[in-house]
Amino acid sequence: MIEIRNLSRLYDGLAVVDDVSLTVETGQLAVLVGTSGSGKTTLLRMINRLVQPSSGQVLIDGVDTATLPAHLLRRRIGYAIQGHGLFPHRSVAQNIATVPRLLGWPRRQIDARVDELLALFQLDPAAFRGRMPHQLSGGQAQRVGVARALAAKPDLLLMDEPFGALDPLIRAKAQDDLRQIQRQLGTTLILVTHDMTEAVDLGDRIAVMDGGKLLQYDAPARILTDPATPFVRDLIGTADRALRLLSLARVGDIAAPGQAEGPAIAPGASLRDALAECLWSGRDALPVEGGGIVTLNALRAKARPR
Ligand SMILES: Nc1ncnc2c1ncn2[C@@H]1O[C@H](COP(=O)(O)OP(=O)(O)OP(=O)(O)O)[C@@H](O)[C@H]1O
Repeated sequence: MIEIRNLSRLYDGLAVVDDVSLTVETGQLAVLVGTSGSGKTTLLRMINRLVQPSSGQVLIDGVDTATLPAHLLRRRIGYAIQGHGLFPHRSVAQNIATVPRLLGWPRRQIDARVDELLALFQLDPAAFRGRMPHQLSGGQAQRVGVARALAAKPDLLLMDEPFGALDPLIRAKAQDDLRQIQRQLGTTLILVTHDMTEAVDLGDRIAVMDGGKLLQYDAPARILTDPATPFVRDLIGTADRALRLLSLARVGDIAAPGQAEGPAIAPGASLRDALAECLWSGRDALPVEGGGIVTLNALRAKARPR
């Protein structure tokens, strides 16, 4: 569990992070969103002490991080940034192996971990192990950057716009992969993004920042249906909020008994996908694979705040 308590950072007397407190439970994914310059990156970097807090505390599982040497703290915390930040003169394998090597893992264990992560991110180990960063596409480099952050199996992973440079298809895939890996490993993850869709799709909790202050910290559905301030409401975008709300729930959650015509939809599909399919095929109800139906009326009811 990460507890951020009254954390502030001043530059030239001005607070760029201003008395922020929030808790991220173990295994949760928290997303920091906000306008440019609102203090997201500074907040993130105070967690691994790349930036020294001016005041306040960060506790990891109850331990005040100020009591730990910064370099040891950073070995325990994975960190991935936009543009990947790979060491240009080290191979892909050497980049991924950075922290395990610092931690003194045996050679064989490091090699196995490198190959395991490359395979996980769908980069053929035989082809990519020995490549240099300049021999990678932007998307491949970004995946290697995330693999490097995960290499030493950190309990906590910090990510600053990790998917910023990816094209939409690879981005969606990388988000899916990240969510799956994070659930599988039980990693606690704090991610900065500009993309509200990414925040709603990935976050267990969303923290909205403006001018260094934390305006709201809540589950995505609460942020969408009950924004704390007009700024939060505007940031989420009123035009898309019904669809974003639908993207949070699965067809299987609202499937009801009944019969419907046409191709069936998977129970794991989002309600947003179901709505799109209803509109596209002109149907008022869709059969659900494995039984039951989902109706346009049920979708409509789910697209509104309660
Ligand atoms: N080392 C520094 N010295 C002085 N000011 C700084 C320093 N680092 C950050 N700032 C200022 O702090 C504010 C917050 O910056 P930060 O990078 O945390 O914002 P952000 O929300 O991550 O922005 P973006 O979305 O554009 O990346 C900005 O106004 C920035 O200019």
